[in-house]
Amino acid sequence: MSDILNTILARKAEEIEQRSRVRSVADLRARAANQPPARGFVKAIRRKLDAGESAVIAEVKKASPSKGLIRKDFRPADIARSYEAGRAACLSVLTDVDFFQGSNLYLGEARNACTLPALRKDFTIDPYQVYEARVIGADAILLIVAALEDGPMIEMANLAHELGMDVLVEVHDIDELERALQTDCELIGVNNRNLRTFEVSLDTTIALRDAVPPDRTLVTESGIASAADVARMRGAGIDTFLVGESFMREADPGAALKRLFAR
Ligand SMILES: O=P(O)(O)OC[C@@H](O)[C@@H](O)c1c[nH]c2ccccc12
Repeated sequence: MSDILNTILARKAEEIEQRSRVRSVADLRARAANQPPARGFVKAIRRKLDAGESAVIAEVKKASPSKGLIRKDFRPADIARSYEAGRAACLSVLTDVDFFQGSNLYLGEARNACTLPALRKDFTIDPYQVYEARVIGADAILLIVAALEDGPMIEMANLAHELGMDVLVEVHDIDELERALQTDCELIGVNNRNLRTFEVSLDTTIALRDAVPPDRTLVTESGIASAADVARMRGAGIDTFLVGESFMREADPGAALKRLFAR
C-alpha cells in the first residue's frame, strides 16, 4: 500500500541510515546523557488542567503534505515567544525536513526563546531518533502507533522515559488505541486527521473518548479551528489540544491561541 504515511516512513528509514553514517548512535547516546534535564511536558499540561485552563500544545509548523506552505514568515523563536504569551502549555515543533519543511534547528530556536517544554514532532521509527531528540533539546517525543510494531513502540517509549522525556502516543482508531495502552505513556493523542487519506473529522476523538482510561490524558490533535470545535471537545470532557495550522495562518499565533481558548 503506497499511501502518504508509507511514503514518509520509507524516506525516514533512508534518512536515519544517512544520519547514522555521519553521527553514530553511540555518539548520540553519549551526548544525550550530557544534556541539561528535560522540562516536564506532562507536568506543564497537568499544571494548566489543575488551574482550570485548557492545556494547549501549540505547534510550530511551516508546511505539510496536505496543505503545502502554511506560513511564509516563519521564525520559530518569534512564534514560540508569541505562544508563551498566549498561555500555551507546551510547544510542538515539526522536525521532518522532506514532507513538513521542518528542521532540528527549529526545535532549538523555538525552545531557547521561551520556557515551554517542546515535543519533537517527527515520524519516530528507530531508537536513533529518540537519542537524537534528547540531543536537540526535546522534552517529549511523538510515537505514531500506525507507524510501529508493538515491540519497537514499547522499547522506544521506555527509552524516552529513561532519557527523561515524556511521550505522546498517537492513535487514529480503536485498534491503535488498544495497542497504545500497552505502553505506560500518560498522553494519548487522538489524531483527527487520517495520515493515509488526510481526511479530518473531530468525530474521531468523540468515538474514542470512552475507551481512554481515566489515568490517561486524551489529547485531541488536528483540525481544531473554531470556537465551536473547542466547545464540542470541552463538552465531551476533553481539555487538552494540539493545534497547528489555525494558529500558523495568523500574524500573531499566540493572540490567536488566546482568542480561540478564551472561556
Ligand atoms: O495543523 P493542525 O490541523 O492543527 O494539526 C496539528 C497536529 O495535530 C498535526 O500537525 C499532526 C498530528 N499528528 C501528526 C503526525 C505527524 C505530522 C503532523 C501531525
